[in-house]
Amino acid sequence: MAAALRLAAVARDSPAAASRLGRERASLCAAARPGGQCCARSGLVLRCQGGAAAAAATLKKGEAADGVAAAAGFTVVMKFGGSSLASATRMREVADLILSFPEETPVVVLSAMGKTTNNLLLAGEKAVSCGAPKASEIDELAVIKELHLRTIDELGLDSSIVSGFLDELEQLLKGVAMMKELTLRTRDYLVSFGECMSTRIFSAYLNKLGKKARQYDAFDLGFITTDDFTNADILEATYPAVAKRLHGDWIDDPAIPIVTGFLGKGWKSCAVTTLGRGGSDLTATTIGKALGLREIQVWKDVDGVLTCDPNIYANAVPVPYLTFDEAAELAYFGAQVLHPQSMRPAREGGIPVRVKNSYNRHAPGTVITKTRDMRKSILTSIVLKSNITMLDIVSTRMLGQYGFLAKVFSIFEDLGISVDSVATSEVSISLTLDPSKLWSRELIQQELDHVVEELEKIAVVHLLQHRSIISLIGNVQRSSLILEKAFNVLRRNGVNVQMISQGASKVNISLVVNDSEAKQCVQALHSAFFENGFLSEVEEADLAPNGAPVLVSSNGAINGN
Ligand SMILES: Nc1ncnc2c1ncn2[C@@H]1O[C@H](COP(=O)(O)OP(=O)(O)O)[C@@H](O)[C@H]1O
Ligand SMILES: N[C@@H](CC(=O)OP(=O)(O)O)C(=O)O
Repeated sequence: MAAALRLAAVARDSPAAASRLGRERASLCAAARPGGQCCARSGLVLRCQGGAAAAAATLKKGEAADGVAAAAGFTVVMKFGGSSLASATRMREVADLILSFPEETPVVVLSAMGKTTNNLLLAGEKAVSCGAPKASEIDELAVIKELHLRTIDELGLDSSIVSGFLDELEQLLKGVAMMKELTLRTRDYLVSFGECMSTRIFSAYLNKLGKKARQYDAFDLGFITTDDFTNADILEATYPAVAKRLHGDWIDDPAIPIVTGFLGKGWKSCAVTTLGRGGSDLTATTIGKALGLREIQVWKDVDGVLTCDPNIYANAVPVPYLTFDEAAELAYFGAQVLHPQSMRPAREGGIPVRVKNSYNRHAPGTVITKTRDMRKSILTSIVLKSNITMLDIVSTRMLGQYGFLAKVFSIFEDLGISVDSVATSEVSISLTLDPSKLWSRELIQQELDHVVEELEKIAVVHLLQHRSIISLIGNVQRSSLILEKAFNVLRRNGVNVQMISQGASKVNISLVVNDSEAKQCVQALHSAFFENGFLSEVEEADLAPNGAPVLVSSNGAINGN
């Protein structure tokens, strides 16, 4: 245990040192984990036996990961989200889909069934104020029970697979009701029931079909995270720990791993953590990197990443190819389809991510890789993030230019508030604030008032709420063309842009407009860029007279070929 915690501590501060220490500890840890079981679920805290972090690692990063995948025969990760697992029928279809790839040996990552995570959160919120005697009667608890028991029944499985969880869930809600509080730590424990149940049901079903499967809770498998409940970060020690465990179990007794998405274990608290909403995508890419797999597949309810959110505009169409940078930017700026951090492990491991539709398995989907041919690329996707707050901060010139910028950003750092987009001049800064502070909680009025109060010590501040960021994800080497077209569209629609920011990422131009105009802007921009032959017209115009493509070099210079 001491070894575990020491390694976890080092892992946070210095992943490289942790990896070194992990190798030194390998034999010790192996001895400390009888039966290879590193942790057991025990109420809110997971007991550490030898420590998942410590266990980390006999294996050298990268090279070992490849060896592990090859030895164990794993080829792909297949992640299925809640929308793919909404009912017994859907579970059958997902099982059928997995079995339709007999040439693959997948690691399967699952989210909670359908809307279970939302229902668990709502049940928790209600429990805070309903009083202990009423906790058993919370509607969402009934919905969760009914869904899971019906699914078990329809799949012909034994209700004991989930009955213990459902009883414990009810007890937990009673506990919340008695305490009249729902801490972030308890919230994470509460929502973990969703993934814990879906994976157990699915694993039992595959076994019933004669396909040997083994269920894993990510917090027992080696997912070590920071203790930032509701929005934890995965620590480096996770990779070798996960690889070692999956590899070892496969060698002992081959079975398809069915892993809970979204969950981890806090390195200090040893409690269940979650990776932020939609975090199962990150679980999948982490496993992909840990095992050095050929491909990471994330199966959704749409035909891939689309040119815009289909809920905003039904004419959205799939984007066939994206780079990791484009996908990360798209996710960060609000496209719900991918978790904002999920591209990092895939990029680091150089593993392609394929976004596919579990309802339409033959659609090609979107392939996300490190690089792609950008010669013809102009605009890839339009993303909308609504309800953001914008601040206009004009220096009172009490500080010099450098001092001013530094002071402004140190205020945000001290208050733990993340900034999305920034535009600066010598004495003024316009910036937008992430309303959900990276998914975890709403930025409340009190916090905003506090920011303004601090900033007013050095500047005149205007707080502008109910704004939206429209992000144009594309080839910023063609920014003049994109902006010319975009501003034409916006002018025709009578929309004034209140801030514009072209990030160093080279894939994103952000425009801030009023919330009330935002959806209409996205629709108009989508029509202009994607539906009127504009992109193909530009492509044709870009062809040199002899028909050879014009090459755009990395510094943006255009060379005829
Ligand atoms: N640009 C986009 N491309 C595809 N889907 C998007 C986009 N923006 C938002 N979405 C939404 O994301 C949903 C898929 O993501 P998500 O619900 O997290 O899937 P899952 O639960 O299966 O992992 C789609 O149903 C769609 O409504
Ligand atoms: N169940 C979690 C984690 C997740 O990734 O879900 P999904 O894959 O359905 O977006 C959530 O709803 O946030």
